[in-house]
Amino acid sequence: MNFFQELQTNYDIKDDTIKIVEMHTCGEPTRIIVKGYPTIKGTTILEKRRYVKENLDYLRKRIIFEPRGHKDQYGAILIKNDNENGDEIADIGVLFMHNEGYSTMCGHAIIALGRFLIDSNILKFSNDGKVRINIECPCGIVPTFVDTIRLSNGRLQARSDKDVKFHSVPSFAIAIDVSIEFKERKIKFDIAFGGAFYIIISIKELLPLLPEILQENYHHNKIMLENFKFITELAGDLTEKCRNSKEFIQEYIIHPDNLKQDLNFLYGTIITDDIYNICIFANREIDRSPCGSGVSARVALQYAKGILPLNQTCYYQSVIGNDNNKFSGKVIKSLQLTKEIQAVIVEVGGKAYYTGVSTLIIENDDSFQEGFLLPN
Ligand SMILES: O=C(O)[C@H]1NCC[C@@H]1O
Repeated sequence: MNFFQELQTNYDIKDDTIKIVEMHTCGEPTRIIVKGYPTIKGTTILEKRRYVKENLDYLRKRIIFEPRGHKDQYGAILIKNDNENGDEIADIGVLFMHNEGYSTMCGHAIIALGRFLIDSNILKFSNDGKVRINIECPCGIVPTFVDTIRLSNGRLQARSDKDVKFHSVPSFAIAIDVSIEFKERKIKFDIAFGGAFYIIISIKELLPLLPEILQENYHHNKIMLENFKFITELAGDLTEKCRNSKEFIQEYIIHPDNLKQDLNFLYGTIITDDIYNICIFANREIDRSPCGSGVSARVALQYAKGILPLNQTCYYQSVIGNDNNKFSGKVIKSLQLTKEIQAVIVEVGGKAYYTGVSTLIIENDDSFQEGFLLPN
């Protein structure tokens, strides 16, 4: 019996247990919730996202916060989806959650879900080989491509040795070379959208803000991971400063689609050098993966700057920084989103692995039912 079959067997301890398949994508966790959510009301995915925010946030806290989770935990809630979005029909929908709330896009979770949705047999596919799954995310439909094989018992299995790939929603540069005062210095960065809004800043802009002793450890503006705590802290401070500026948000963090105003928030900051894409998002959560939506945003930005041509693949690493920790990214299509905005579709690829199956228990007399987070 494999663990998906085990999931069907009854090992409930209490009614409000939550069942989870645990995966990681380049080290970044995704808790895929397979049982424990009541019906999520709403017609559109953005309505459903609002519904969980307003009515079911206690569940996010149980799943993400300590003692059942941790500050850097991440979750995906699958939702049956029969809505049409433009011309395309979604096979399934997903809401993403983290230590601060609900994001609008998450590439690392999509890569994990690609495998999971094949292996779990939740969706039925008649073909094998490359299977396309249309996953509806709050930012739009994300076509996801999984290499599969058909087993002798007829079941479809995702190939763990092949990258899962997805096509981003239209991604674009918002502003290049924005200059602000930060910790008594002028710094410059770019802003881009890849399903969520990011500040994208080169490590060389942050170097002068590091203690002198740490500056000596940097060579050629490359990120040295021994000191990542300092740079991630700076990234968190920068996000916070910009989020707190009404003018900044009103000027830069506006999606052109009026129906997508729920997307208008600054999700995080990405620190870059040639290969690193270090993303600090939500409440100073540190992405262990190179960040799929961040790669979409960065690739769109590089294309807008004329650094990256159509169809050229780049590879990005995360804070963990080893060779098995890469996402690929390439522009596969350029499109005019509005009169002013030239956008691109970015193909992002990476691998995800299973790490476990969990049953979370919430006892009646546990005063930590909704968990806690230690302050930053
Ligand atoms: O891969 C991504 O897009 C995500 N990883 C954590 C933060 C982002 O949502």
